[in-house]
Amino acid sequence: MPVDADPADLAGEGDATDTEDALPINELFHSLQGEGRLAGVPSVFVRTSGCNLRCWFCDSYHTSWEPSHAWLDLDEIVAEVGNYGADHVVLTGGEPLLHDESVTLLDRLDAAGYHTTVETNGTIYRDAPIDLASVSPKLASSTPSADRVGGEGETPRPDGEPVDAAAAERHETDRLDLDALARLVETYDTQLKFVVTGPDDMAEIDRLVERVREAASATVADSDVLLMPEGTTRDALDGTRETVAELALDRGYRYTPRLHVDLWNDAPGT
Ligand SMILES: C[S@@+](CC[C@H](N)C(=O)[O-])C[C@H]1O[C@@H](n2cnc3c(N)ncnc32)[C@H](O)[C@@H]1O
Ligand SMILES: Nc1nc2[nH]cc(C(=O)O)c2c(=O)[nH]1
Ligand code: SF4
Ligand SMILES: [Mg+2]
Repeated sequence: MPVDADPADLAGEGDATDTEDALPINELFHSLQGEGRLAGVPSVFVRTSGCNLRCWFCDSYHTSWEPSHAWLDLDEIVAEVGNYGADHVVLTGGEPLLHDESVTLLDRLDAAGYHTTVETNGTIYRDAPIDLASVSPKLASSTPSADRVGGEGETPRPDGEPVDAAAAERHETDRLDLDALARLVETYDTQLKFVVTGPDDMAEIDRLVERVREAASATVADSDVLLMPEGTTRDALDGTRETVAELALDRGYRYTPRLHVDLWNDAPGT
């Protein structure tokens, strides 16, 4: 059973109030890695708040569209991670590489012997002890529009608010950074994990993989390119997973399930 630690509960344990040696944490929990080549591995998830992008489908909209968090000292985070007895830690967000302190946290986790995975949108490069860079570059189909607005319920927002045109424009401008992608691929053991909404995404994926291969001195094997069906619930995945699996088979890319959604649907802390 996944265990979750509510940041509201954790907040009372420390008095971190600024960004020095602290991170804005949205949630910290123990679960099975649900995505990518380590799917099924028991892991502690540390989810930072704040993101530079605004994907309409964001399954963690409380770190992007409607951010909430408690500031936790790195000491508190490392201690809480240790409580679960796992040897894999997944640093995610939001966008974890926005924060300088994520590097310090990764240094501390690495020194303590943990395997570290960083889930990142690939727009920011940082030098850190990262065992697996799980990079999920964002496609044109992630950009919010009048039809697809982010936040709870994804579309439309519960308050009926129209899409924030400035956020949509910023997302479209910032969603890809070839230099950052190339440096991540060159420096770290990397998987490129694309959220696929349907067959129309494939041309952009193929083109982007080629551009990364041209820009990076390291190889990107087809088996390091993962297609993940878009969907935050079992019902949604019922409508996408088979199509995406067939696209992977057809192209020779790898398919990744969303094991946590299959197991626990959209329950918090999983
Ligand atoms: C919430 S993001 C946090 C890390 C980073 N911001 C990123 O996008 O890679 C974690 C992972 O969930 C994926 N994701 C987010 N919403 C999704 C959805 N509706 N369906 C499938 N994958 C989704 C992201 O692409 C990423 O691989
Ligand atoms: N079980 C589980 N696996 C995951 N892999 C990546 C996740 C993420 O949100 O970054 C995630 C998540 O939220 N839960
Ligand atoms: S980049 Fe990641 S955290 Fe940010 S909005 Fe997109 S899926 Fe959500
Ligand atoms: Mg998730």
